[in-house]
Amino acid sequence: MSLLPKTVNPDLQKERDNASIKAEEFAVWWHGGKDRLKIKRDLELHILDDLDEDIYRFPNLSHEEIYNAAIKDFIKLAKKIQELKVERNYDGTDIWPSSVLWGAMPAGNPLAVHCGMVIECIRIQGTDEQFEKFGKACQSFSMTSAYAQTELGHGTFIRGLETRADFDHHTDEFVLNTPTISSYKWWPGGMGQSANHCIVPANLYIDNVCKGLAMFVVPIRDMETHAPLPGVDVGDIGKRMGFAGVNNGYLGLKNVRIPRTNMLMRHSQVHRDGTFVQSPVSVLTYFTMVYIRCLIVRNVATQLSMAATIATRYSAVRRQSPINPNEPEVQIIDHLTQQKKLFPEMANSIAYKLAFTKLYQLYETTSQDIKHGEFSRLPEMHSLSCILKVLCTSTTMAGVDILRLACGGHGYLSSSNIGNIYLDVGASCTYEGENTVLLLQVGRFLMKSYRSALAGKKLAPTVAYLQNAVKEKSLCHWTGSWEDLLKILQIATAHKTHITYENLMARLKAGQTEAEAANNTGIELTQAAELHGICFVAATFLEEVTGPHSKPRSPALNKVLGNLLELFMISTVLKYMHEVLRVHKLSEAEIRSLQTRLEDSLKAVRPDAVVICDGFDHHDRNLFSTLGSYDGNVYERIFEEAKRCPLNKQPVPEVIHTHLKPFMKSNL
Ligand SMILES: CCCCCCCCCCCCCCCCCC(=O)SCCNC(=O)CCNC(=O)[C@H](O)C(C)(C)COP(=O)(O)OP(=O)(O)OC[C@H]1O[C@@H](n2cnc3c(N)ncnc32)[C@H](O)[C@@H]1OP(=O)(O)O
Ligand SMILES: Cc1cc2nc3c(=O)[nH]c(=O)nc-3n(C[C@H](O)[C@H](O)[C@H](O)COP(=O)(O)OP(=O)(O)OC[C@H]3O[C@@H](n4cnc5c(N)ncnc54)[C@H](O)[C@@H]3O)c2cc1C
Repeated sequence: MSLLPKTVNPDLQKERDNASIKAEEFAVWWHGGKDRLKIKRDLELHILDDLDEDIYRFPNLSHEEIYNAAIKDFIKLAKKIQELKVERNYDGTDIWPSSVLWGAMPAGNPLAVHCGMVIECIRIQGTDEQFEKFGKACQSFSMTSAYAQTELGHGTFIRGLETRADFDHHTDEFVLNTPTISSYKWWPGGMGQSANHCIVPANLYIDNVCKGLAMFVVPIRDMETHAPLPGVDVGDIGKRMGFAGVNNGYLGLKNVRIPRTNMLMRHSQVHRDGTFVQSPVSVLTYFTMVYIRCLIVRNVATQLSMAATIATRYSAVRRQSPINPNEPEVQIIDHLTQQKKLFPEMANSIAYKLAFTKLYQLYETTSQDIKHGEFSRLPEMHSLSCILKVLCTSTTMAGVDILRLACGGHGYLSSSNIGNIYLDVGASCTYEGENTVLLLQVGRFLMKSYRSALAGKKLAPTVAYLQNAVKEKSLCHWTGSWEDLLKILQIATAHKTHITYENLMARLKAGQTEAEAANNTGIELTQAAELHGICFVAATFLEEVTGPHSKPRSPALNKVLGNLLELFMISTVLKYMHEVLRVHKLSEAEIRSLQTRLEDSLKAVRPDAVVICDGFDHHDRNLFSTLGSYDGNVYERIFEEAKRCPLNKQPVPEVIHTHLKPFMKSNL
């Protein structure tokens, strides 16, 4: 019998009753309007409400059982999406990689890469005819696929990939081979057992001359029997830290033949006579990665808001330690240090979501440009998607762990679901470009931009601030306004960029090659890149709160968003104070006033913390957390989960009779 009360925990209810805004108002803003919120909720209702709760208890299953369950869950979900005929998420992005579906696939989706990446890859890299043939087959699931780029020996250094595709003039085919153990494809999601095709990036050879990387649609399993095709060695790579149901796989290819027309040929082509037509811009092959990096930003912003919701609701329900010795124990959310764990992460998730919206607009514009043969925005797009992917994943990983710690011992329970979120976010620091490597790409872009700034050339919009900062070495007058806080971060970034540039130049002057000098300047390049990302996020948040968007919002909501912005700005400037002090000598009194503002901003957010999290509008089944449910009945849920633990099914497990008792007896 369920122990769960039908009522909401009174402490949580009190928080909702006493807040300065209604959660609904925040939810409408967060989701971009009433209509969009309705689309999201209707979807969730259709997808999540009738699910069997046992699917959330996958940690109790074996690797194989989890995979079997994940496939079955995926099919249920796919059928629902097909019935609904929805293609787009509420925010206009593709439906499949969206968080609305996460609750239906708690162990991960063995066809996530198929749905979220391959279809877009075929759209970006393939011709319209190829999309008609392969893309549509993927959309209808008559073909299942994986994106098989990474190899056992190379993930980061794509130019080092060893898989080769040789053009055979006689048969009009490509012959694919992974000639060494290190060239085996390794890691692709869904490739183990789920996919019957792969997108294989490989080096294209014509008459034994390498033409660079191209992408090939390679059938790997029989369409009828699903058995591996001749020359194909495929399987699951074994248990990962997380991603339990995602079926990451390995793939070896030995003389596997595919028709010439299976090379994705939107940007570069091989004709029947073997003529090779080069892509107008070689890095277009990397554009699918740009798309996924953008989506990762949105995903981790959502995951951070989920962890913040769990920890904040729990902190409102849990009472421990009085503040004044003779008074009752307080809700732990009233301890100031607890607020310092919770609220900055809440503000970060908002900042990252806003940054995503801007990033995605740039992505859409750049995609349109590419269609019209215009590529000038690519370097900025690449750099921005890299830095936001890195900044948001790495700080979210750290933030989710802070939120886990904020839940004390119970945060460590698998049923809190924070561990699962942490492992998912942790993977995103590595996949789609390892974070340090992407920081170095951004550092390289900053060096180029700085050189242009010195030469007085026009810079791309997102680095335009470097131009002023080249001249303006410090703030003339410090008022401590939000605008000042942003300005000081920008000047600090420009300074960091400047000294990194100088150190790079000095190394070149001393005779180091460009590559050696870049390697030896790597630490500063990554630091400058991180600061650049912070500036973009801070500028976007500031614009949302103070710009024209604030006009239609109620004063109460604007106040709440202002409190969150204040917290974000102050926390950020304090975090990077060592860089700020290099460009502006803040006095002791000015630094003290920032500390006071930090404390005040925590107190200002406090009354609305629960409703802000309610406004993130996470369905209980998406959170699936004993600590974070809407009703706040935490202890009852923890208790019920413990009772469900498979070990508790029998009073004395078999192993006690077979091993422990005899051992104990032998020691009598
Ligand atoms: C169920 C889970 C749910 C989670 C949800 C996640 C989201 C939803 C999506 C669906 C589910 C997905 C699940 C996870 C999927 C993971 C899939 C993977 O990891 S797939 C595997 C992912 N693997 C990786 O991400 C590998 C990472 N490695 C790389 O990207 C590259 O090798 C490199 C960039 C590091 C270097 O490349 P290299 O060729 O050595 O280049 P150089 O350095 O010599 O620079 C030359 C010039 O090129 C320029 N440029 C470079 N890139 C771009 C670009 N994209 N554009 C434009 N330009 C670019 C660069 O700026 C430079 O310009 P310039 O200065 O000369 O003007
Ligand atoms: C959960 C998960 C899912 C994945 N899914 C897919 C998929 O669907 N398809 C696919 O193709 N791949 C997939 N991958 C692979 C993933 O894209 C790669 O692991 C990732 O790109 C990192 O490459 P790597 O493993 O070669 O790391 P490495 O590059 O070997 O990184 C190891 C260390 O070396 C450092 N390093 C490497 N190069 C440099 C450099 N130039 N400068 C400074 N430091 C450097 C890194 O910073 C890091 O600290 C997945 C990985 C994971 C974990």
